[in-house]
Amino acid sequence: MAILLGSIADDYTGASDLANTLTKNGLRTIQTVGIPDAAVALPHVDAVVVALKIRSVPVADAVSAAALAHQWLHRHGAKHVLYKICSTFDSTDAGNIGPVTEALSDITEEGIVLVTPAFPETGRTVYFGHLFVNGQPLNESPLKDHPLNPMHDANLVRVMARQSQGAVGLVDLTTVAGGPAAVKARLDSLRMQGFTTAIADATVEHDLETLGAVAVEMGISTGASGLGLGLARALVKSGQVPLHAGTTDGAMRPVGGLAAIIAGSCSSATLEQLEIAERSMPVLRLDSEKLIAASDEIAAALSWAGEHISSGPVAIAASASPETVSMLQSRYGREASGHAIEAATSTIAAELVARGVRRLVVAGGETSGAVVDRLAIPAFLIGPEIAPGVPILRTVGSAQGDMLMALKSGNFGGKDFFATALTMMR
Ligand SMILES: Nc1ncnc2c1ncn2[C@@H]1O[C@H](COP(=O)(O)OP(=O)(O)OP(=O)(O)O)[C@@H](O)[C@H]1O
Ligand SMILES: O=C(O)[C@@H](O)C(=O)CO
Repeated sequence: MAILLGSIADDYTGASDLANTLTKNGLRTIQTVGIPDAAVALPHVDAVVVALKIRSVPVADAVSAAALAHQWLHRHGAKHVLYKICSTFDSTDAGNIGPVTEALSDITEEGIVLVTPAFPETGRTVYFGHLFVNGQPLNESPLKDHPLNPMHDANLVRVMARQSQGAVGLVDLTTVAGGPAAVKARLDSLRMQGFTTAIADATVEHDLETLGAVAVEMGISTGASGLGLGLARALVKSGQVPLHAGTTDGAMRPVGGLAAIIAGSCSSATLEQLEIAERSMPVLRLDSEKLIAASDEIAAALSWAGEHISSGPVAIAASASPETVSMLQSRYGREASGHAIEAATSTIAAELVARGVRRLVVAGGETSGAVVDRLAIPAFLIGPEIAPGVPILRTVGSAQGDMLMALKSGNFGGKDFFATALTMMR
């Protein structure tokens, strides 16, 4: 299998977001969970998105996992590799966006790497290096309360500099408006001055087409789905790959079985979506303190699901308000409480699948990672889009047989996301 474009995604929902964008923009794409096992038969594709779980792990682990994924992608023909990060730049001052970008740059001897999380379709824009989320500066948006990576600085040049060894420059919007030649000249000038990464402004898709046209000529780039759009369109425009319309063949064949939602995201979008879901389906709110204390909360949730699921989809949520989350974190620690809840939600998901669930929606990046790992799913075909950034996925090579899934990034999807997703998965 020779591919043109590779991506290393720092979480699983982000990977499906990017795979959706690449598919929509003409590339046949598959999402693998980690480096694919040679035994798993993958279809012929133009792009492979390797989903890793390296957003909130120690820097050294993130760097070595990304380097191995890069090696695999390069060996399979990828001329360009996009390191897919979150469109809200989720990370801490200790990493991992800076260190992974620098490590990949060293491997490809890039000199300078273009970085932008802009994704205008979901309201993420970058202006003078500052990230806005639906018009609010990042540090005033709901991301300031993120359970794992609270974001307190909208100036990405500063954020990236705190995570990087090298100097971080800016490609501002006026330069981007000047087209690919102006961006290339700016990158050359920054490189000569010793900068090793550059945050690029982008507020509309045309800016990302410009950035994609420049990035595709380089070995690596760092960004969110917006940059993926730019790269895909550049590849199609250059004639390197014919435009493939639509989703992967066979991705939507019915799978039958029961349907469920598991939510571990505490984003304001997910909290609102759960409230709306409560009007049309049974929703169980887990007691997070009991989950952490390892009492019988999991067994109680499964028994509740058993009572309702044969009549229609059910939702089970650990999601809680920022106040509840911070209370729990101050008592048990940020990472410990997050991991304990991920372990519990993924156990519940696996038990539901063992009881016949074949259509499963998961809300939250870390939560999705825990669930997909628990189910040991090797790869996904990309189906139609439910909402910007969230496609329907069809499992490939999973022991449970084929399932339809959706992995929703915390902040994505409209108010009625859950009902829409389940209707499309029928
Ligand atoms: N009630 C709770 N109290 C404390 N932490 C919780 C609670 N419920 C869920 N969590 C944890 O909060 C974290 C939510 O992160 P997750 O990545 O799943 O969602 P998200 O951040 O909204 O999504 P994304 O990363 O896609 O934006 C997980 O580690 C989850 O286990
Ligand atoms: O880029 C985004 O916002 C998402 O794909 C994501 O990575 C959230 O986890």
